[in-house]
Amino acid sequence: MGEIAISLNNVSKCFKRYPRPVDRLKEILLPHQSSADEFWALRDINLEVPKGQTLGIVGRNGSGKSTLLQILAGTLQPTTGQVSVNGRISALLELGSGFNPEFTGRQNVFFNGRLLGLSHQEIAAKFDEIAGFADIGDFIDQPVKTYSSGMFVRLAFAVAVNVYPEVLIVDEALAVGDVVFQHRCMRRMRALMDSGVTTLFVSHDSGAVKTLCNSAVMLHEGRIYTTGSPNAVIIEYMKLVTQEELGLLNDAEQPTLVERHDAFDTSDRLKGELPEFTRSIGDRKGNNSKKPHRRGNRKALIQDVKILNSLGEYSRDNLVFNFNEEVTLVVDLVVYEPLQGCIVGFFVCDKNGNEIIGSNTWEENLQIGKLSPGEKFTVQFKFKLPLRPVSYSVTVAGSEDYTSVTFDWIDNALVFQVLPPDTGKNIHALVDLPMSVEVSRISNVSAVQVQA
Ligand SMILES: Nc1ncnc2c1ncn2[C@@H]1O[C@H](COP(=O)(O)OP(=O)(O)OP(=O)(O)O)[C@@H](O)[C@H]1O
Repeated sequence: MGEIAISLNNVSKCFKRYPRPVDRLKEILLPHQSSADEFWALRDINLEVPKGQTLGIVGRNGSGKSTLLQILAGTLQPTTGQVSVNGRISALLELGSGFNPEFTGRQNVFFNGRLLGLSHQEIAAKFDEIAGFADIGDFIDQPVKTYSSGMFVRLAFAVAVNVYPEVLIVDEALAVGDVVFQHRCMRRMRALMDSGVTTLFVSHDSGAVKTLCNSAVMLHEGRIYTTGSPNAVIIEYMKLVTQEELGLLNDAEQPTLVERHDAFDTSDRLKGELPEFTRSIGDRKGNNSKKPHRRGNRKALIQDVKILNSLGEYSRDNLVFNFNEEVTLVVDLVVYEPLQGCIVGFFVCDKNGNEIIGSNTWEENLQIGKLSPGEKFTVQFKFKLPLRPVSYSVTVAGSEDYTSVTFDWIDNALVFQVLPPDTGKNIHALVDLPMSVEVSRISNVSAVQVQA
């Protein structure tokens, strides 16, 4: 492992919670009669982020993400443990934190830049770039208290990413602002990451975590729940979210759900972990060793998933397709509880978990309708694979409708490989769509020379 930029050693943070605001005052006057409760927002966090890496932090509301970032940014002190950050930190935490509402945008840029350790000349040299990035027009010379929340975040982000940070800490800020600005932020963050800035990125947007981060950590109730590749961590996160929604995490506290299920189904289907999805997902070279992950409320289950080639053949041990081959994804399902409706869908994902192709029966205007226990049905999706020649995984899922919990969701149900095009064309992007190209030569060399 290379040089470590951020290291946390047994970091814990305890907040005091007072029943009433006046109790906080009472404690100051009568320190021995405190009525505060202790609340541990973080417990024993051990983490090392190598220089130049981007770490994504995910977790449910209240899991301790912001507390962790504030400790790293130095705006909160840990109760116990050691924090070490190697390099100049630029933190984009709460909206406009670090801004003085009475100052203009311009004054705040200088104020913030100085706080971040830049000289007046360095900020002046960067000012036009910052103002251009924020793109808030004449508002740059208005007090920031008159700004909309979108303007606030534009300026805050512009400062944070343009002050040569060595460590960048970003909390959800990209969620604010218009689409154009979000794209600009993403591009800038990528450029910073490419230039070797160590980044910590908190987000509820699993796509952004998968796209931007080298690794991820999931916090749960103040502790590290899991760490690993962004995709693996997001899968665990989604699994936990679903389990919590179903109340399966703590059956003892959810007797009605368990009793209700046991009342009409005694099979193993509803007990403990979902059954392993046993479809082979390995190719002969053993490249496809990704384990399937499964979650859902089990009202219906996916029984089998296959991909047929353009000839309608299925080879479970050799899922290799030609570039742009038309394939058929076949999903077999069985219903266990009455369903008022049913949507079945899929994603084809790259190795980072980015969704490249995907659709579902609803979006394709196919109404499955009501289903009864015991019914079995098959959904087939036919589509082409104009994809870069690498390996892909398939996620399949079904739910009663868009708002309900999925009844079954299987990540990595299958893994397949796409071959390079026969034509020898290099595929430079993720997808290669049909296109036509035209070149119009406006003038020839001699005409240009004559004009010159
Ligand atoms: N100053 C404080 N005093 C008391 N409790 C606090 C304080 N700050 C945070 N907490 C509590 O610590 C826990 C973790 O909060 P934190 O804001 O770090 O969570 P989070 O994961 O960032 O949540 P979210 O996704 O909602 O932003 C929460 O239960 C929160 O109520």
